[in-house]
Order: sequence, then C-alpha cells, then structure tokens
Amino acid sequence: MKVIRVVAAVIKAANEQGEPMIFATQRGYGDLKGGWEFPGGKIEEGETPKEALKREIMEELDTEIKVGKLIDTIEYDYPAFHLSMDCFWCEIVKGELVLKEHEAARWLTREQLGEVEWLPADVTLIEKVGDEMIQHS
Ligand SMILES: Nc1nc2c([nH]c(=O)n2[C@H]2C[C@H](O)[C@@H](COP(=O)(O)OP(=O)(O)OP(=O)(O)O)O2)c(=O)[nH]1
Repeated sequence: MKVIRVVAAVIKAANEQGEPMIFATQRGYGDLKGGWEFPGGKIEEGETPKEALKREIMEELDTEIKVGKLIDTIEYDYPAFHLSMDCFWCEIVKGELVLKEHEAARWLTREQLGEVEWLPADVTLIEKVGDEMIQHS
C-alpha cells in the first residue's frame, strides 16, 4: 500500500485562566472534508519533518511556529493509503493563525477535546494529547 508521510502541529497556548488549549482545524476539501485535524501536511523530498511542519503552517495559517517535542508517530491504514504522521507540540512565534485553507478552527481545552469529530487517524493521538495537557498545566 502507498505510504504517505505527514507532519502535524499541536499548537498550544494558555487561555485567560491559564489553562492549556490546543488549536484544531476543520478540513475544507477532499475525501475527509469536514473532519477535524491538526494543521500540517505531507513532507516533501529533502525536508526534515520539522522543516516541513514550519513550511505547512506558514502556508496554511500565515503563522511562524516553534516546533517542540514529538508527541507520537501515528500509523493508520486508510482504504487508499497508509498514513505515517509525526505529531509535534508547537508554539506560535509570530502570526494570527489566518485560515487560508481550512473551513473552521477552534481552541480546545482538555475538557473540550471530545466536542469535535476528529479524523479517524487522530483518535488515538487525542488521548495522548489530553494526558499531556494535564501534565503540562
Ligand atoms: N494535516 C493533517 N493531516 C491528517 C491528520 N489526520 C489525518 O488522517 N490526516 C491525513 C489527511 C490527508 O490524507 C493527509 C494530509 O496530507 P495533506 O494535508 O497534504 O492532504 P491533502 O490530501 O489535502 O493533500 P494535497 O491535496 O494538499 O496534496 O493526512 C491531521 O491531524 N493533520
């Protein structure tokens, strides 16, 4: 099966109460349109995962990020391809997260993680993100 290598940014910030929140985006096109995910995309030839992620977030959200620790590498079989996705904790360096390709976006606290319909590959990641949001708070 064809393997697609993807990188995704779990962008974290604190709300007014100091609670951690993460930034989720809704896919605006394609087979998985309407599903919620973390912004990012395919790694291009010659790029490291971190370089690819910085490029994708600039393209999709007009924002510069700092890429931190790897959270997990998700391996998931979609009907048409195998997804291998590196997911990193990220922080905003500069920019306003302008939605250039996505349909919608939400900042979610740990308690709100279940309020959106995540893409199938993201479901196991969400559990880990939620656990780490407690440890980081
Ligand atoms: N960015 C991102 N992609 C995800 C997540 N979960 C998940 O299954 N995917 C899948 C959806 C896509 O098939 C692939 C990401 O590649 P992409 O964003 O470049 O997708 P695309 O199909 O729109 O590609 P393209 O037309 O722009 O080349 O990974 C996620 O959390 N973030």
